[in-house]
Amino acid sequence: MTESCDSFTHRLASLLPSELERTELIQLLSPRGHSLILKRRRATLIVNRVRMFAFLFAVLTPLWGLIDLAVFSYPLWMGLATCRLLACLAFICLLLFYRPRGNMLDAYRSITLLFAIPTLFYIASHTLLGEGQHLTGLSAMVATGYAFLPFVLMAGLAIFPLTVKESLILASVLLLAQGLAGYLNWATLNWPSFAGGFWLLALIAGVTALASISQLAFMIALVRQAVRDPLTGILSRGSGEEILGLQWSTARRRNTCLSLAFIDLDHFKTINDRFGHEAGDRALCESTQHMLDNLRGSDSLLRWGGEEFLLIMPDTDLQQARQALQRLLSKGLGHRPDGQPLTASIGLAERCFDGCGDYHALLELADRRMYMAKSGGRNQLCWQDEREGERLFSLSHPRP
Ligand SMILES: Nc1nc2c(ncn2[C@@H]2O[C@H](COP(=O)(O)OP(=O)(O)OP(=O)(O)O)[C@@H](O)[C@H]2O)c(=O)[nH]1
Repeated sequence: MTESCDSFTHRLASLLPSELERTELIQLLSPRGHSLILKRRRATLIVNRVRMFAFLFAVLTPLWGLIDLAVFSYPLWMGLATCRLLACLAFICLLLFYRPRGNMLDAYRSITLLFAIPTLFYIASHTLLGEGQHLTGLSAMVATGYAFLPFVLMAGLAIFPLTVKESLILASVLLLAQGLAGYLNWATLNWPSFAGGFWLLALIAGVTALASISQLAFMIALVRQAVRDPLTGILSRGSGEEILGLQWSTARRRNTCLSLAFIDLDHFKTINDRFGHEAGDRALCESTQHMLDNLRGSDSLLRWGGEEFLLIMPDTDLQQARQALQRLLSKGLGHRPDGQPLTASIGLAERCFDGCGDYHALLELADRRMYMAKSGGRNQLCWQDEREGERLFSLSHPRP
């Protein structure tokens, strides 16, 4: 019984996107656990896709007006052409004035605007087509084409990398609108039954959600590969700078503290020289794991290069940062292959206390203090003391 249950779970798991690690699967459900970098990349992609969609519609909407001209009589054609012109202008505005800013709220707003334009066009065109027009033959066929718009919108959702929750919300809005139109007897499409049309829309919603979620899975995997350091698995320098920039902007906007620690392992070269590069790699991984185990969830550890790490501590003043480092170091940084403890020289800087103008200045200051800690004898922490100026503290001491 347990065996068949296990094999069922295994088969079910094999259906999930294989490019994702197990811990990442949860990110497909809701945007809540997405990292800052993933949020930023996804927001940029969504706004760019919205603009691509807007471009396509800005071209197609007026072109279809030529078909209207050929099949509808004067007043109806003119009314529809006006609707098309207004929709086309709205799409052009969206294309020209909406730029990605790396913010998810902005991305949701752009999708809403993109869907609002055809929805308004749909309502206006149906009102015109329904106003006592008795259409027959070719004109009736073309008029039926107008009723396909909700299906096009639903299928269009497939071009966005969305979570299950987001897909459900967007598809539900479209399905509700279609249901309401049917309830008000407003459906103009000549389906064998309204329920048939609704069922098709629901089917398209299912396929679209699968496409959106698969896109998101690829995106999560690609972002992970792009931002992670392959040896230690923590953030690499390029993505780290992006994170630092984001944290800096948030701290400045909210006027909160932001502490940065530049951590450089001491005498690392001797590990490679005496025990080989592989032993050096293992020591780096062990040291990284020790630091990760003792960090707060809101802090970010990244590998700046070689045996240098950056620890970004948002919402943390100098005093709290020193306590956090003390806690981190009290558990040790791992061991050298000969059993001796690994030590580090650390430079600490804080946005408000040190009065830095931008994140480059904060980084430079932490880096300079790390060098002071090195030249002051290693295994030291250097920070700015209110009264005594830049101060060194030996990390072999129990409390800075
Ligand atoms: N095994 C291994 N070694 C690395 C890696 N990246 C950098 N290193 C080594 O880290 C050492 C850094 O040497 P140095 O810059 O002289 O620094 P150090 O020996 O730690 O001396 P101090 O920083 O002055 O205490 C070099 O030997 C690099 O080859 C890596 O990914 N794996």
